[in-house]
Amino acid sequence: MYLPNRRVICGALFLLISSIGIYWTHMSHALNAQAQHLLLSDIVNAQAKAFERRLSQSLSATHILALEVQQQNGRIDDFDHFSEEVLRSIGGISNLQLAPDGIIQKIYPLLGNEKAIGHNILKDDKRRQEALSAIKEKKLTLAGPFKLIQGGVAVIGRNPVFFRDGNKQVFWGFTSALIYLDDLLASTELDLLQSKGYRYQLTRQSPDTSETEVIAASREPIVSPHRTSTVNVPNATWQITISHPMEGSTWRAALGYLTSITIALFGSWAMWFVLRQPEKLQTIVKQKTHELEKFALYDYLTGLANRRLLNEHLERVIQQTEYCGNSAALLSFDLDDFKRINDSQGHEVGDGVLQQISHRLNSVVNKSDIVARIGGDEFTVLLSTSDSAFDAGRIAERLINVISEPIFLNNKELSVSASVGITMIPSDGNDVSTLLRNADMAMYSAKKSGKRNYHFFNKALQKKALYKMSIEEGLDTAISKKQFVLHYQPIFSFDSNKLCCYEALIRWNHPREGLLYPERFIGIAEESGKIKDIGYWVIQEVCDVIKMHQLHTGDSYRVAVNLSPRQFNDPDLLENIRRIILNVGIDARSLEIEITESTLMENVESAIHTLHQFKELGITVAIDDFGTGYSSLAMLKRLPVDKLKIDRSFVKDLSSNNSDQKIVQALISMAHTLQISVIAEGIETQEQFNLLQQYGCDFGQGYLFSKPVPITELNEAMSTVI
Ligand SMILES: Nc1nc2c(ncn2[C@@H]2O[C@@H]3COP(=O)(O)O[C@H]4[C@@H](O)[C@H](n5cnc6c(=O)[nH]c(N)nc65)O[C@@H]4COP(=O)(O)O[C@H]3[C@H]2O)c(=O)[nH]1
Repeated sequence: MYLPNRRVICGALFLLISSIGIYWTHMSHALNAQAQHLLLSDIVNAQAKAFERRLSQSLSATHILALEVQQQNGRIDDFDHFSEEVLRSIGGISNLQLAPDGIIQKIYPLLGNEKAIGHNILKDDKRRQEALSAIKEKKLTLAGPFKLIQGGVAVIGRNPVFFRDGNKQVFWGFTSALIYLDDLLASTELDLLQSKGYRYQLTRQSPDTSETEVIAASREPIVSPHRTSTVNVPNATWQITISHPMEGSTWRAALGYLTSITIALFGSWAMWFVLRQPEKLQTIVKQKTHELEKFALYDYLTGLANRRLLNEHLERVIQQTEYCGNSAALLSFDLDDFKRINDSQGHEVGDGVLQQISHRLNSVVNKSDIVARIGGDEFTVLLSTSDSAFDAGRIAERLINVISEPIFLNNKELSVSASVGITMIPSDGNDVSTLLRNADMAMYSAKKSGKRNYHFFNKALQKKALYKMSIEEGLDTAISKKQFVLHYQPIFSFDSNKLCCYEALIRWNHPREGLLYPERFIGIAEESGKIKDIGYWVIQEVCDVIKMHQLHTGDSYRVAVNLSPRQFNDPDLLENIRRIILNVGIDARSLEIEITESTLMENVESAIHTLHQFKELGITVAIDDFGTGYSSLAMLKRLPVDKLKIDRSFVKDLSSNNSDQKIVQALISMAHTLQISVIAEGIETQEQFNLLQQYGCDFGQGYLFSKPVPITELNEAMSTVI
């Protein structure tokens, strides 16, 4: 759906609101003005009518006078009395005059008007024009306003009187009524209106100049809006104009326009704000998506690519090599001593090491190459173009070198190393999982041949790996299919000159391979974690055998079992063994466990703790393969063990090798000092036996006494023992 741009919407809203506001302001202003005009029209018409009424009433006196003059043939004998009567019945007239031939001869009341007697109107420049016009038109004419000789401003209504002389009309003179302007104006409400703020102006067109003359006006001048009305006066046109300033109307209109624009601005701003919310949300969503993508594709600790991103690039590089015919390389490695650093220095230091190493790795490769962290201390480098295995090897060397450089953290100098496995693309494989597996295989091969090494993947490794895979698969069902068996090898006591106990050694009746010895599958079981189940199966089996032996013979022999490193580190180990012993119902002292020296050295403190618990349970503890794990005498002192087994390698050449003799002698005396018994394993010859007896060795184990045999052959084996 098309959504107009935010600016367009807000702009349109602004225009709409401001237009409505401006239109409304304009309309209310116009309506106000219209109402004002109507009011002014009403007022001005009313005033004009009042003025006209008053004037016409007053001027009717001239007609009465004229009639009287005509009836009395040009004479009014009792002018004063007659005029007094007229003035009383018709108000608003100042005086009445008779002016035969245009010369004023009679005035009532005379008092105060004496100066006007004898005045010839037809010879007065200011009045002649109107007077002549009245005679000419034979109509009552309103003259003035004039400043009167006797004082004041007045208008005069002059009614020309004619007598019939045959067919002719003969002008007799004028009957006039003088009306003071003030009296006329008093008949209107103009003064009252002025007091209410109205302004007015009474004008007429001058008969002489045709110009507009102002007859009367308010103190303040006329302004807009104003309305004018015509006042019909005899033989002339007067006009009244009235105005009333519309105070504040301009300001009100301006305020209205301003308010409209302000509201429009506010409204469009509010709309802008509202419309921005989804945009803001979108931005946040984009940002978070970007962060999530980063999380999904990059390692949070080192900022290197993670497994997912590596896989994506690897797929692209595979396609590219297929398309362009070039080659690439995948290098895999982990840090040889990282676990030791993590355990001894803490995880923060471990993290610091990973960060520094990551930084260094980036400096070795090109920008187009990918360095990825795909596990705790596992790294992979994808060289997107590598012309030859030689080039890849050179990069591997440089990687090994930068990793081996000392690391300074927390005022400590640390060092790690790496062995690198390399697989070439596409010659070694053209899919992601194969290539990753190849590189891993090559890495393990490199590790085996010593630290700081690199190996290329080859077909032999692949064969080995395939074999490993098939063994691993077989291990899954070996227990349930009862394919494991235990062989027992007797242990000879030099003290009692008798066999005293046995070591249980596992074998696998493999359906295709036949009887497999531990060295073929124990390592693989250890790597895959399946060793734990196998280990508990062995303990259960041994405990059952001890129990059966007890039941049959009444004797209780001790049997030793091997514990793998992974099983030894199982947090449930003690609990599981205790449960098996209790369930089977044997004496814990009948069970002996053998742990290799190197397993104990992995985490000495935890090992000491576990061994103490074994001792508390009553289980005998022996250190296996002693002499190969570099444990010091001081360390041995701290380990709560009962026995140590001198590794077969020291026994093998004992008769001929002087230094082995010295080592074995030293080991035996050292162990005895610590009240630890010694077993020598791999005794095959009488010479070895004699020497060990001579050195004071406590126990012996080897083909000289018996090979490991199935339980069914045990009695026979024992009977052949010397
Ligand atoms: N050449 C020679 N060899 C002798 C002689 N006397 C004994 N041996 C062999 O030496 C090995 C002694 O066991 P180990 O050192 O614990 O070494 C064991 C032990 O580490 C491991 N292993 C065996 N059974 C188990 C098991 O049930 N669990 C675990 N975790 N490891 C086991 O496999 C290793 C190898 O076991 P095996 O092949 O049975 O090999 C056995 C035994 O057959 C001798 O006079 N000459």
